[in-house]
Amino acid sequence: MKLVVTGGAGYIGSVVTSQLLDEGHRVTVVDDLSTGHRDAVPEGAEFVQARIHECGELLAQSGFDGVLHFAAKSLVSESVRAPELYWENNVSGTLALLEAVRAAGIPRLVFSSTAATYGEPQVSPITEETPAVPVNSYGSSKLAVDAMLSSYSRAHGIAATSLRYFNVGGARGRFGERHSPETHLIPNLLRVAAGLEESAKIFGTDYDTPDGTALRDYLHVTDLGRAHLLALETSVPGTHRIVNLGTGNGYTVRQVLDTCRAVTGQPIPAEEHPRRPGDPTSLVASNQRARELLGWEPELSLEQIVADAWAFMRSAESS
Ligand SMILES: NC(=O)c1ccc[n+]([C@@H]2O[C@H](COP(=O)([O-])OP(=O)(O)OC[C@H]3O[C@@H](n4cnc5c(N)ncnc54)[C@H](O)[C@@H]3O)[C@@H](O)[C@H]2O)c1
Ligand SMILES: O=c1ccn([C@@H]2O[C@H](COP(=O)(O)OP(=O)(O)O[C@H]3O[C@H](CO)[C@H](O)[C@H](O)[C@H]3O)[C@@H](O)[C@H]2O)c(=O)[nH]1
Repeated sequence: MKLVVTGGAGYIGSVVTSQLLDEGHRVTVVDDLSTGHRDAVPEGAEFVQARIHECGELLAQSGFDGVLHFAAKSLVSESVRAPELYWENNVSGTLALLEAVRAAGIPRLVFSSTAATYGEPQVSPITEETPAVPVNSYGSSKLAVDAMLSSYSRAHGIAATSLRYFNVGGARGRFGERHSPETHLIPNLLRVAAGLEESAKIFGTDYDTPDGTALRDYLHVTDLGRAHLLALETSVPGTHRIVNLGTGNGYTVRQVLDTCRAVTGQPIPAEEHPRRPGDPTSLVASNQRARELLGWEPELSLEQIVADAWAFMRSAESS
């Protein structure tokens, strides 16, 4: 297929672009490099530096078969401080993109939604029927796009899939996570293992979990990428599907810390801090719908996620 990948200079978009190219697809990356890196765009992909707000002409010209839409702002705390950035970038930007998709007659689209749409759910595991009640503007902006996709698919026949990712980690060779600032747990723990920081921070030790720290469902980025390929292949015109992507297994922050210590062989000193505002106690996915609709199942363990993220960090440091 001939595909557009928005956000393909970012973490997940660059990994999935590399997988798409390996599968023989042709890829055009659209990215404004606001948080991405030009050198993260895989060789073999065409690169267009542009905002998603302004790619109507590009989409109209080239006879694309589908769009994978990763481009977004995704820092929860920033979205609380400056919600206007999230409505302008994630919502207005996606509306402009969808208009371009519709005008160009592009038949399918896969969107990066998030577990943050569920807010602080009282149930575990979380299914797609669990009420979506976001507790920050990042989650609200993603839920707004999910609603947009439902109405666009119904009215204009687009085959749309919202993939609700839980916690994504790991790397694929030279494609991995390079955020600044980095807020995610695994890369932050590995920065301490690599000697880039003195000690790690554990945010919250009084949660109602077996060891008091927050519970999350960690998914390898290449398992996530495979789900995107399957979502493209199985998509249905005029239908919008919402699908959780997680392993169904929850790990506490302390369990992740222990795994990072074991994989790296480093002590990784850690300090206990108060809870980070807005962090739910537990986010664990039911992936039954992904199995049924996409024929997908996760294959890689937390150990493999950490090992691949560690190998990526070591090679990025030495280059
Ligand atoms: N990393 C996770 O654990 C996680 C979890 C759930 C959902 N997601 C979603 O997955 C997607 C990718 O996340 P990531 O961690 O790779 O983020 P990232 O910041 O590494 O990548 C996002 C990319 O989009 C680009 N971008 C942002 N706004 C743009 C715009 N208006 N026009 C063009 N390009 C723009 C950035 O430059 C960047 O390259 C995001 O939509 C995010 O909300 C990520
Ligand atoms: O240095 C750190 C970083 C994180 N944490 C804790 O580790 C857990 C996981 O935190 P992450 O930042 O790695 O992931 P989140 O669950 O906060 O974020 C995930 O869900 C968010 C919405 O809830 C967004 O979708 C985001 O992109 C996605 O990675 C949280 O309890 C957090 O407080 C620490 O203890 N120390």
